[in-house]
Amino acid sequence: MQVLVPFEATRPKTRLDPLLAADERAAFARAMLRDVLSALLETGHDPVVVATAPVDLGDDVLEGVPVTVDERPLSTAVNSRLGGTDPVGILVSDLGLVTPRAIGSLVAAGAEADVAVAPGRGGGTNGLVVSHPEFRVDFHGVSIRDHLNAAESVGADVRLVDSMRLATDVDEPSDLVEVLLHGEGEAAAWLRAAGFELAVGDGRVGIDRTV
Ligand SMILES: Nc1nc2c(ncn2[C@@H]2O[C@H](COP(=O)(O)OP(=O)(O)OP(=O)(O)O)[C@@H](O)[C@H]2O)c(=O)[nH]1
Ligand SMILES: C[C@H](OP(=O)(O)O)C(=O)O
Repeated sequence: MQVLVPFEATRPKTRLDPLLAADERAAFARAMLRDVLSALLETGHDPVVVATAPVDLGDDVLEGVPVTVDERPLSTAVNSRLGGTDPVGILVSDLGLVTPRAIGSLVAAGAEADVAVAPGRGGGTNGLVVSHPEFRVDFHGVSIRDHLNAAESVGADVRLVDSMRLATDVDEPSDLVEVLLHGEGEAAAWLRAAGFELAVGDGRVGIDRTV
């Protein structure tokens, strides 16, 4: 199955600004993208990066992953690639905890319903598998609610995917704690190499930067 991976390549992860400089945000966003693409390849699916600008994925196993540049807004770019006869997956690129097993739960749900949806924390949508020809995405804001309404409006049945790893997209500095705790890929390694570590106290675990 083709899986679209949208990627904001121009000014990624601006909500991490207090913690990461612009070049660091770009490097970290790329590390998360590489984790998502590696996990998709490991599950045997066909990722296509839909980016706002050209992206250098590196010269390893990811070298062959197609990158198509589409400067239109996120939902417009994705929707222009829906409506065909085959199921299409969509997976956001900022899943710092992603694993092949987590992706498998989304794909399995997509085999059981017209639309499978992986909610993100805070009301977002982090993954979909769309088999209904009339369903269209509507990202940003409380998109999980918008997507459930959109499915109902076209008569598509829905399967929600309950996955910590798919629900954890990295938007805010506090999300980095989850990557350090549960991440298994390049994104977690990037944070550690950049000097980030857990700050363990009486309350919830925080994050510190040693360098
Ligand atoms: N192709 C495309 N992808 C986008 C666009 N905006 C966001 N994305 C991607 O969609 C997913 C979720 O978007 P955000 O969490 O808002 O990512 P972001 O824009 O880098 O983060 P912020 O700057 O903090 O809003 C990520 O995979 C982004 O890379 C866009 O306009 N076009
Ligand atoms: C993709 C988008 O991400 P957000 O802009 O909410 O972080 C969404 O979840 O609808």
